[in-house]
Amino acid sequence: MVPAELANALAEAGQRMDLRCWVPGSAGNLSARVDDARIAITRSGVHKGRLKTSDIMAVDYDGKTLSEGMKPSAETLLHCQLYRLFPQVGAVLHGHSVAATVLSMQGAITFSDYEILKAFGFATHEIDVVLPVYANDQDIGRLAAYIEPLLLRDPPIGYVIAGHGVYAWGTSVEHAYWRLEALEFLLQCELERRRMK
Ligand SMILES: CSCCC(=O)C(=O)COP(=O)(O)O
Ligand SMILES: [Zn+2]
Repeated sequence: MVPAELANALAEAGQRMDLRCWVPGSAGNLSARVDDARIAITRSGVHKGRLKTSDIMAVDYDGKTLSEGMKPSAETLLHCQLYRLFPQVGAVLHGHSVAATVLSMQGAITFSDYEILKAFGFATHEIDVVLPVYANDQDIGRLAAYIEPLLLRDPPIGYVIAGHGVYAWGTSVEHAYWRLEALEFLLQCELERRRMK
C-alpha cells in the first residue's frame, strides 16, 4: 500500500529525529505524499525513533485509513491539510523539541538577521521572519479549521503549536528534514539568546 522507498525514508527520518531528541516518548509524526489519492503516515502511538516500515500506513486526503486495522497519527488532519493546500509539499515532519515547546509558550517567534534563513529560500539575512504560534487544541479537526485561513493568507516557513511542537515540510522527506533541522537551529538560537538576556 505504501511504496517501500517512502516507508524507508520516513522510518529513517524518525530515527534521525530521535537522535536529535526531537521526538521524546511517542511524540511526533511523519508523512509523505504518495499520489493524488494517498498519503503515507506514521501510525499512532509508536516511538518515532524505532519506526519499522510496517508502522507506516496509508490514509486518504480526508485522513481516513486505507490500511485496514491500523490507526493513523492523531494529528493526521494537520498533515492532510498541508498536502491539500500546497501542491509542492511532498513530506511533513512534526516534532516536540525542547526549544519549540518552551519558546512557543512565550508567544510569537520572530527570526531576524540569521544567515540560515536562506535555507528557506530568502535571498538575504536582512529580514524578519515570523514563525506562527497557534494555540493548542485537542480537537485536531477544529485546530486544522482554525489555522487554514492563516496558512493560506501568509504561507509560513513552518509553524508551532503552543506548548506542543513544530511542523515543518518540504518537497521530499530529505528536504523536509533539512528544513526542520534549520528551524530547530533557529529555535535553539532564540532560546539561547533569551537565556543570555
Ligand atoms: C505522546 S505526545 C502526544 C501526541 C502527539 O502530540 C504526537 O505528536 C504523537 O501522536 P501520534 O498519534 O502521531 O503518535
Ligand atoms: Zn504532537
